[in-house]
Amino acid sequence: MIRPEGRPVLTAAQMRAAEEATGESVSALMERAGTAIAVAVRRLASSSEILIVCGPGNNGGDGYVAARVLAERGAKVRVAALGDPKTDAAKAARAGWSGPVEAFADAAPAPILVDALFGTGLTRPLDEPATKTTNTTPAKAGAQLGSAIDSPPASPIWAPAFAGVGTVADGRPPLNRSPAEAGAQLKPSSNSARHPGTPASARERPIVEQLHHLATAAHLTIAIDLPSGLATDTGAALSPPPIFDVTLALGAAKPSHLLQPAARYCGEVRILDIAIPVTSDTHVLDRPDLPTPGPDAHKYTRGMVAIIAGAMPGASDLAALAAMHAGAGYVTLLGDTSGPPHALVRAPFSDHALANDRIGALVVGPGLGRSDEARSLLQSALATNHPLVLDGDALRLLTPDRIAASNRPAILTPHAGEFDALFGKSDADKITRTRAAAKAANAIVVFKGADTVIAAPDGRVRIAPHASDWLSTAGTGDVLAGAIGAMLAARLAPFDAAAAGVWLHADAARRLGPAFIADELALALRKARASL
Ligand SMILES: NC(=O)C1=CN([C@@H]2O[C@H](COP(=O)(O)OP(=O)(O)OC[C@H]3O[C@@H](n4cnc5c(N)ncnc54)[C@H](OP(=O)(O)O)[C@@H]3O)[C@@H](O)[C@H]2O)[C@@H](O)CC1
Ligand SMILES: Nc1ncnc2c1ncn2[C@@H]1O[C@H](COP(=O)(O)OP(=O)(O)O)[C@@H](O)[C@H]1O
Ligand SMILES: [K+]
Repeated sequence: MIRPEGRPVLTAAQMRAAEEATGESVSALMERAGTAIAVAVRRLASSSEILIVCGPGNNGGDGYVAARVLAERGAKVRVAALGDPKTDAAKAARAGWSGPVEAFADAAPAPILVDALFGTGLTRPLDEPATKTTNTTPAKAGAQLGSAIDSPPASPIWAPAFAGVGTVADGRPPLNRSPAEAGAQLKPSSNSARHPGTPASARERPIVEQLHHLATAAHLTIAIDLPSGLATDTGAALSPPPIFDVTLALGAAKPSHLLQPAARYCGEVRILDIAIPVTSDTHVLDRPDLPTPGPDAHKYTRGMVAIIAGAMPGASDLAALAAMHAGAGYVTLLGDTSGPPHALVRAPFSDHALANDRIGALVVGPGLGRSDEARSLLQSALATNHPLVLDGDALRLLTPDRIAASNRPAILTPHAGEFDALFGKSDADKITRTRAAAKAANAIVVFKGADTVIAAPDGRVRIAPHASDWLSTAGTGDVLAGAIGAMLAARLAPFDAAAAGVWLHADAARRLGPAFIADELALALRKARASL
C-alpha cells in the first residue's frame, strides 16, 4: 500500500490505455489486482469477517479474485453480487470463486465491508434498484476451500431492520462514523419516498442505500479503486456513497481521489502497485525539497520578499508574517503600516523602494482594495520586473491577457470566486480549468480550496491532498500568498515555489488541529519547514 504523495494521477481513459500498453490480458491484470487487494484487506481486516460486494464489471471481477485469494489464505469472507458479471474477465473471476454468492440487496453486514461494485466504469448515478439475481450454491464447494467458507453465512449478529442500524451487536458504534453521521446517511430512499407509508423491504432498497446500510454497520469500510457512486475524473459524486475508511486505488491515483466533493468519500487513499507502468503530467503534491541555509548564507541569499500593503493592512501583515516564518531572509512591507514583529522591515510605499533589485518576489493583492489607489499600486508593481505573487484584490483588477503580457514569472492564487471572475465560469473539472487558466495567463495558477490544484502553462499539474477544513477562516489565503512569496524569493522555479508554499501551508494547518486563526497558521509554517 503506497501513499499517494508525489505519485501520478491518471484519468479512467489514461488508466485503460496504460493497462492496454502492457499487452497483458485483462484477466492477468485482474489476478494481480485481486491478489494485491486480498493482501491489503487481510492486513487491514485481521481475523474479522469480510463481506465483498461485487458489481457487474471488472471492479466486481477484482472483488471475486480478492475473495478467492482471501479464502485460500484462511480469511472469513462472504461475497454478495449485484447481478451477474458482464465482462469476460469478471465472468472468469466469478467462476474462480467457489463459495456462495449472496444477493447484494439481501446481504447482511459484516465487520469489514469491501466495495467492489463499481470503479472507473461508472458513468451514471446509481439510481437503479438492486435486484435479487443470484443465490448460488457453491459450484466447487469443499473441493478447495475451508469449512469456514463453505458453511452458509453464520446467522447474522446484525440487526436486520433498516432503521436503527448504526451500532453493531456488541453495542459499539462503527469506528468511522458518529451516530449523527450514521443517521444522516440513512435518509429515506427515493424508492420509499415513492411509496409513502410502505416500509421498503431489503429487496426494494436502491443500490446506494444498501451500500450505506452495509457501511454503517461495518467497523471498517474499504473501497476498491473508488467508492461506488463517484465519477473517476471530475470529482463528482454521481450518487453520494458512504464515507469510506480506506480506498485502495489500483495502479495509480485518479482525479476523484483528490478532487472535491468525491475525495471526502475516499478516506485514506493508498495505491496498490499492480505492475502497470504509469506516467502523467498530473501528480499528487509531494513534500518539497527545500534548501537549508549554509555557512555562506546571508539574508539576501535566503530571499527578499516585498509585500505591498493596501486598504486592509491586516491581510498584508499576515502575508509578511507568513513569508518570514516560511524562511525568507528579508521581508519588507511597503505601505502606511506599523507594529511588530521588529524583524519585519516596514517602509512607506514608493517606486524607489520597489525598485530594489534584491527583491526576489513581490506579493500584491492581500488587502489591496479595489480603489483607484489600489489600481495605482498594482500598476507600480507591474512596472517592475520582479517575479509576482498575485492574490486577492489584484486578481479582481487584472485580466489573464494583462498578466500574460507582464512577461515575468507570476503565480496567481485565486479562490473559486476570484477564479470565476478572472477566467470565467465553466462546468469543466477543476484540473482542466486550472490548466487552461495557467495557459491563458501564462502563469502558475494555484486554484485554492479543499482540493487545491496547481497548474503551469506547459500543462503540468499538482493536486494537493486534503489538508484541514479548519483552513476555512479569514486570512489563511493571505498566509498562503506570503509562504509562496518566500519560496519564489528563494529562487525556486515558480511551479515548485507554488507547490512548496501549498505544501507548507497544508502541513502547518494539519499541525494546528481545530479552530486556529490565520496568525497562528503563519507562525506554524516554521514547524512545517522544520519537518522537512
Ligand atoms: N485499471 C487497471 O489497471 C485495472 C482495472 N481493473 C478494474 O476494472 C475496473 C473498471 O472496470 P469496468 O471498466 O468494467 O468498470 P466497472 O467500474 O466495473 O463498472 C462497469 C459496469 O458497471 C455498469 N454500470 C456503470 N454505471 C452503472 C450504474 N449507474 N448502474 C448500474 N450499472 C452501472 C456498466 O454497465 P453499462 O454502463 O455497460 O451498462 C458495466 O457493466 C477498475 O475500476 C478496476 O477495479 C482490474 O480488473 C484490472 C486492472
Ligand atoms: N475546507 C477546506 N479544506 C482545506 N483547505 C481549505 C478549505 N477551505 C479553505 N481552504 C484553504 O484556505 C485558504 C483560504 O484562502 P482564501 O479563500 O483566499 O481566504 P482569505 O481571503 O480569507 O485569506 C486557501 O489556501 C484554501 O485552499
Ligand atoms: K468500488
